[in-house]
Amino acid sequence: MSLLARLKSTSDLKAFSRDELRALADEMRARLIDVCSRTGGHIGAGLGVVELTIALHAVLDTPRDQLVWDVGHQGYPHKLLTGRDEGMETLRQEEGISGFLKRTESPYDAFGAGHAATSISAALGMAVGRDLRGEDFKVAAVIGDGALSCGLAYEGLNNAGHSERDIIVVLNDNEMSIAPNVGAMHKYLTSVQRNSLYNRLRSKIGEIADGMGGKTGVPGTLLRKWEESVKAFLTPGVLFEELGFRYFGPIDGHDIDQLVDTFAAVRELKGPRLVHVITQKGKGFPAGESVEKWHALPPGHDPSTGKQLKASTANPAYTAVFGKGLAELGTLDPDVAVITAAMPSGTGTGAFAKAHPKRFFDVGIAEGHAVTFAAGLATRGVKPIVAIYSTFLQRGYDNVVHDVALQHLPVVFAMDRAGLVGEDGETHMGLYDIAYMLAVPGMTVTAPKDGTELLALLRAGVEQDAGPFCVRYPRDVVPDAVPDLAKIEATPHATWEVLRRGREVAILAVGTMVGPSLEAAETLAAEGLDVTVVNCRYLKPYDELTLTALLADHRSLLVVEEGTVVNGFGAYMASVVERREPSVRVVAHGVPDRIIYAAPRKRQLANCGLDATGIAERVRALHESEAVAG
Ligand SMILES: Cc1ncc(C[n+]2csc(CCOP(=O)(O)OP(=O)(O)O)c2C)c(N)n1
Ligand SMILES: CC(=O)[C@@H](O)[C@H](O)COP(=O)(O)O
Ligand SMILES: [Mg+2]
Repeated sequence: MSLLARLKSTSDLKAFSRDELRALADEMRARLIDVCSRTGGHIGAGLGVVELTIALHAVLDTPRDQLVWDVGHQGYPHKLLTGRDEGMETLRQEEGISGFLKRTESPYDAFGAGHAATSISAALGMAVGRDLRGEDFKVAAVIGDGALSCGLAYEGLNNAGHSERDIIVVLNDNEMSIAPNVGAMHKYLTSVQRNSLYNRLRSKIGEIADGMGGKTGVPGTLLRKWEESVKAFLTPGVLFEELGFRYFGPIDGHDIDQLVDTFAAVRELKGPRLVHVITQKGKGFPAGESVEKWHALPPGHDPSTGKQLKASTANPAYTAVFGKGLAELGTLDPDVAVITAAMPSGTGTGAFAKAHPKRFFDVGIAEGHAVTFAAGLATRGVKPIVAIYSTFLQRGYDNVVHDVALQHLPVVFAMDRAGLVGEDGETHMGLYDIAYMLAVPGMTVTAPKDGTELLALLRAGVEQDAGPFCVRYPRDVVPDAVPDLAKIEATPHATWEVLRRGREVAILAVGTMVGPSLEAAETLAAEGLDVTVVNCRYLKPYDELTLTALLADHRSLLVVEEGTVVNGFGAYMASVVERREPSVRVVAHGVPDRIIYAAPRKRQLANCGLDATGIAERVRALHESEAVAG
C-alpha cells in the first residue's frame, strides 16, 4: 500500500518515521507530475513545497491549527495530504477540485485565495479572533518571496510584528515569482542566503562547540550568543527581528529533519515568529527545476519535458498579438514605456522587454505601485502602458482614480484576461473592469472585436494625451490574421462600427461579443428577424452620432458584454438612452450577478448566454415581448 493511501488524516503523519516522510515526499512528487500532465495546472510551486507541506502537517495539529497558504497555487501537496488525492484527477475542471484553496472545499483550507500576499493579514485576523474568543490553537501563514514584493505583505508584517500575538509566518524563498523575482527585498534575501561567510562561520562555530563538548555549559552559551550576533548581521533575521518577529533560518526546505525539528521547536514558542525556508521551485520536475515555464503547464503535456502533446492549430492569443504589437510600438515611438506587475510572460511583454530593456519595468507583485509609478512617468512626458490582468488591476483601483484620473494623466491600461478566464476560476475572473473603469471620470474605455482592432486601439491610446485610456481583451485567441502594427491606424476616437443593418432590434456588442452577435444575427435573419449589429469599440466616450441614428429607427437595444451585468455598459447605455429617447428599450445582457467558477471558457460563455445561441435567444425574447407590448 502506498504511503499516501495509508494516510487517513494528517495526524497519522506524526507516527511516520523520518524515512517514511522522505519516501512520502518522493511518492507525492511522482503523483503530482503524473496527475498534472493530464489536468495541467500550477505544478512548479507545489513541487517546491512537498517537504515543507509534509513537515507543517506533521508538526501542526491541522485542521484545528490554522494553516494559511498565500495565493494557494502551491496547495496541491496540501490537497494530497488532506483527503483529495483521488479528486486530483478533476483538478481545475468544472465542479472538480479547485486549482487554489477554498474554505468550501475542505476544512483544511483555512482561507481561500488566488491573489497574492493576503496570507499574513488573514492569519493575523485568525490569531486575534482566537484570542478574543479565548480559544487555543496555532496559526501559520506560508508566504512566497515573490509575494514579499507586494505592499500588502508588509502591512501584515507591520501589524503582526509588534502585536505579540501567537503567529507563525513561513517565508518560502525560492528566488522566483512567476518570473525570477525582482526588487530590493529579493536582493537582500538572496545576498544573505548566499553569504558564504555566514555559512563558513556557522560550521566553524559548530566545530568549536563540539570540541568544547557541545553548546551547553558556559563556553557553549557564549558561543551560542556569538552565533546569534553573527547571524543578526549576516542573515535577514535583522530585518524581521526589527519588525518584531523572532527569526529562524534560513533552513533547507527539502530537508525533512531540519524542517520538522525547527517547526516542532517554533510551534512551542509564543509571539510573532518567522521561519525562513529555502526551496527549489519545480523540484523534481524531470525537465529541470526553477524554470518559469513550469510555474503552470497546460493539460495534456509530456511529464518528462513539459511540452504540449498536441500542437495547437489555433490562431495566436490576444496576449501574443498584443506583445508583438507592443514591441513594434516601442520601436516606432521612443517615449513608450511598459510596466508589468510580476507578469512579464503572462502579459506578453517579453518581446518589448528584450527590444527596449531601458523602457521596461517589472515592479513585482505591486499593482497599486505599478499604476502610480506609471502616473509619475506620465507627468514627465513618458507614455506608460500598464500591461496587467483585469483581476489584478482591482488591487490598483484607488491609484487609477486618485493618481491617474484626477490628474488627467495619459496612462494606458492594457487589461488582459478581461472576461471569463476558464480554469483559474472565480479568483481570477476579469468581470468587473467595465463597471469599475466606466465609473472613473475622464477614463476612455475600449474593447476590440479582434487582434487588428486591439492594436488599433492601442495606437489610439498612445497617440492621445487627454487622459487615461484602457483597452480590455480576453484570455482567448484572436479571430483574425493581424498585420504588423505599422500598417494599422489608430481607431478614430469615440466611434462605433455598424456591421449589419436591420430593424427594430439593435445589438450593441462589446469586444468579444461582436463575433457571436453577428453569428446570432445570421441565425435570426434565417428566421425572418433582421437585426442590427454594432461594434461598440468605444464604451466611453460612446459614439453620439451612431447612437442617435440607432435611436431613430429601432425600438430596442440589446447590449451584450462579457462582464458583470451590474453597472456595466448595458446599465450605462440604459441611463443614457433613458435621458435621450425614453421610448427605446435597453436591455443589458452580460455575466449574471453570481460567482462564476472554474470551467472551460467556452462553457462559461455558454452558461452565461454569451454565445451565438444565447444571444439569439435573448433577441427573440426581446422581440416577442415588444410584439406583445404592441
Ligand atoms: C495580486 C496578484 N498579482 C499577481 C498574481 C500572479 N501570480 C501568481 S503566483 C505569482 C508568483 C508568486 O511568487 P511567490 O509568492 O514567490 O510564490 P512561488 O510561485 O514562487 O511559490 C504571481 C505573480 C497574483 N496571484 N496575485
Ligand atoms: C496563480 C496565478 O495567479 C497565475 O499563475 C495565474 O494562474 C496565471 O493565469 P494565466 O494562466 O491566465 O496566465
Ligand atoms: Mg517564490
